Amino acid sequence: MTAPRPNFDGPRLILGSASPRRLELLAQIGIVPDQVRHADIDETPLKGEDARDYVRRIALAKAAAFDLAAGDVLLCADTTVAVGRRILGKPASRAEAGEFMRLMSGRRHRVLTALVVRQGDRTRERLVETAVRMRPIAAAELEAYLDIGDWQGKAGGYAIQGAAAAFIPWIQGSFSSVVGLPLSETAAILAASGIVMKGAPR
Ligand SMILES: Cc1cn([C@H]2C[C@H](O)[C@@H](COP(=O)(O)OP(=O)(O)OP(=O)(O)O)O2)c(=O)[nH]c1=O
Repeated sequence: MTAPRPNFDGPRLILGSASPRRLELLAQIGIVPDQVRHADIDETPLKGEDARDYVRRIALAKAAAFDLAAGDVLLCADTTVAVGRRILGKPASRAEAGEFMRLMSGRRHRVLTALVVRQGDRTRERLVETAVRMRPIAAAELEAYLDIGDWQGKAGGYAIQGAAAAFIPWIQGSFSSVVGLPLSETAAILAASGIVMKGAPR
């Protein structure tokens, strides 16, 4: 039985993500997945891999890791940070998070989110790029920030939706994409798969 859906119509939706942010962001636009599943995949970048190719490859790998029932729609995403040509994934330690933050301090970086929606044999993709500027961060405030622990599980080792917002005077692009799911593009790609918010044009 499908649970009542106050805000949207369409086939069963499976969110293939362990990220609590992605679930909350979907809820923000009134979409509650029928199921939340999680795939563990190797997120190591290939040698010399371009950040856009990387984030797409990882989102596609997440989407390929699930068996789907006929008609079901699967939504997966991957978010990564790129500073110049360097890809910053989720830091493995506080020390690595500090290294990432020092790299981003006083300069611009890009946050890339790849969206993949799978339905039967059909796969739809979007790539959303947002530019983020961090002001210079002093050594003592960086230590205080790392103490909060927000770096854990976050690409680049920071969360714009948390205290790191104090370091970010400017972004160009999609705020929700930086948090893990670009909502406008997500609504559009889901609509193309038949999951439509009530009242939205078809
Ligand atoms: C840059 C940034 C990233 N993030 C988060 C979004 C993603 O959850 C995470 C990047 O890791 P991802 O590998 O994209 O996602 P995940 O491991 O959390 O979940 P799953 O693979 O199961 O879908 O970083 C923030 O919450 N705030 C930010 O400002």
